[in-house]
Amino acid sequence: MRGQRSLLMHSFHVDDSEVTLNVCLGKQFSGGTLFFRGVRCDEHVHSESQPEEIIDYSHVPGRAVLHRGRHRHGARATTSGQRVNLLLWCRSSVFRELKKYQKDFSKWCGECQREKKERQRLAVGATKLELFKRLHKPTS
Ligand SMILES: O=C(O)CCC(=O)C(=O)O
Ligand SMILES: [Fe+2]
Repeated sequence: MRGQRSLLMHSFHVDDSEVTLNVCLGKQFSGGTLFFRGVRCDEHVHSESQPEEIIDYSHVPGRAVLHRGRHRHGARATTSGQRVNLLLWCRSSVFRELKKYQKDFSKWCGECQREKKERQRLAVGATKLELFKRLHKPTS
């Protein structure tokens, strides 16, 4: 049971928080690396990570990491010693109420941003092609 719980604790997830503070209290340990794989909205929570979103961080006793709750993350298994962390999941009821009316997540979701850029790239390509065709249209 303990094994199952710790497996769940460390698996890849987003937090039910706006921001999370993860403080490494120690003690002596190896392993337990935190890994981050991009910020995602509900719709894109299972989408692939882009290379620039791949961040691994070896936590240091006495230091804290502050990250968005929607930043997908996990912690690798502790391979030796004892790893003790203090987690604060900070929620904002005002933000959650406003989020219900928000349709555009593209500003903070990495996948929404990627899709938006791709749409823009295709639109620019189509416009260039159209201009090219017009310029090179045989005159009759
Ligand atoms: O073990 C850790 O440092 C991360 C734990 C975590 O992300 C969580 O409990 O939400
Ligand atoms: Fe977490």
